[in-house]
Amino acid sequence: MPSSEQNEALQQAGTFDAKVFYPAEFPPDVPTIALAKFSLALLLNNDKDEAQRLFNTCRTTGFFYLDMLDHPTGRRLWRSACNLHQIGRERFRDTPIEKKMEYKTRPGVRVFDRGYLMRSAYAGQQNADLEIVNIPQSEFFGTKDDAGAGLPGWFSEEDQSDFKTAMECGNSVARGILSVLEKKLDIPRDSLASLHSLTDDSGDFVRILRYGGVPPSTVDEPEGFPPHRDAMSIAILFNWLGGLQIPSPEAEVNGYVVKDEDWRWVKPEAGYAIVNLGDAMAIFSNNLLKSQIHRVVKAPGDQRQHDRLSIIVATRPKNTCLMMPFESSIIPPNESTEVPITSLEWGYNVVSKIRQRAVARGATDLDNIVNPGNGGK
Ligand SMILES: O=C(O)CCC(=O)C(=O)O
Ligand SMILES: [Fe+2]
Repeated sequence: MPSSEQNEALQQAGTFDAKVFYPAEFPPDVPTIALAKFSLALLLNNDKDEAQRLFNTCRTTGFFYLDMLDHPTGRRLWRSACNLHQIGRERFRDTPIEKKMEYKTRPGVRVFDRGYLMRSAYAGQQNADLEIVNIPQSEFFGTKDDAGAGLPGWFSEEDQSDFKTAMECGNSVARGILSVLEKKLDIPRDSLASLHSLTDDSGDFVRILRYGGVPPSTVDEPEGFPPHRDAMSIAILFNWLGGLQIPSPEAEVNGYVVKDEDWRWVKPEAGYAIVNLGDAMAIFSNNLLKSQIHRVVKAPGDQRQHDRLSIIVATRPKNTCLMMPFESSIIPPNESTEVPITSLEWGYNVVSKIRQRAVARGATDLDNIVNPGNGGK
């Protein structure tokens, strides 16, 4: 049974069947991480204490809950996320795989900001264990010089307004967070936020993910999403079922390796987004701000058998931005002698590395298929 908070939060978003979003309870007996909660209204109203708490969290955990229901922009974003959850569920289910596969990634130049990707749990299987669709910012905003080849036809005209609203409101929330961080980093007003304008060409995107539910008895299943850090500035994530994990504060993290017992579940909170900083923020702040590693595994307990939908609104620096630390009284001096690259080149490098790691794991074609033919390991 969905809880009263879950029912109320969903009612703010529209008329939905709460059991579809919350088909089973998050189990009380798995180790979770107590992420700090922030008020969007207080952050956007320049509340000093909220700003200080946010800065502390961004320096240590790099992940936090953000209340969507206490500000009109947050409410619009929550509503579009709930709509996209429903749209994603239906369009993934109703569209033949061949049709979905026609929506390709852009060859080599972006970090998965466009296209459909799928993975089957076992070699030769046709049904998707994980499917992802990325819709780029350039379809709706930007100069359009940069536009892709249009949205896939399996989305309707009406669906487009939810993608657009999510991008618009997500960008405004992300820029609000960046403005708070600018002050705390002692860098000029608007220096960070202006690199993330909605209308400049960038690798921003909205992503819908579906992780297939599995019968409780199934043990030999691939992980949802291997450990990674986000190649973004800010990720605004919406989850209704568990599965996302980050390391405990005491955990030892070596590259992408974290001991199994050190992962902690991030419990979804109705009406809240889960926000995290990506690698771009670590670069701009010379590692003062934390781009936290995270992974996704099958949902816990009774939630495991249900499909898990996630929505991400990703904000990235504009394509021409130079990826280097700002100078300030707070940011450690930049000792690198390398010539800084642009956000576009940085994205290209990130994609190449992801490809190399995926190929090392046995994937053969990342344009559409994440990890075929090796049981997903
Ligand atoms: O599905 C999730 O909860 C997170 C997915 C994620 O981390 C990503 O797409 O970068
Ligand atoms: Fe991520």
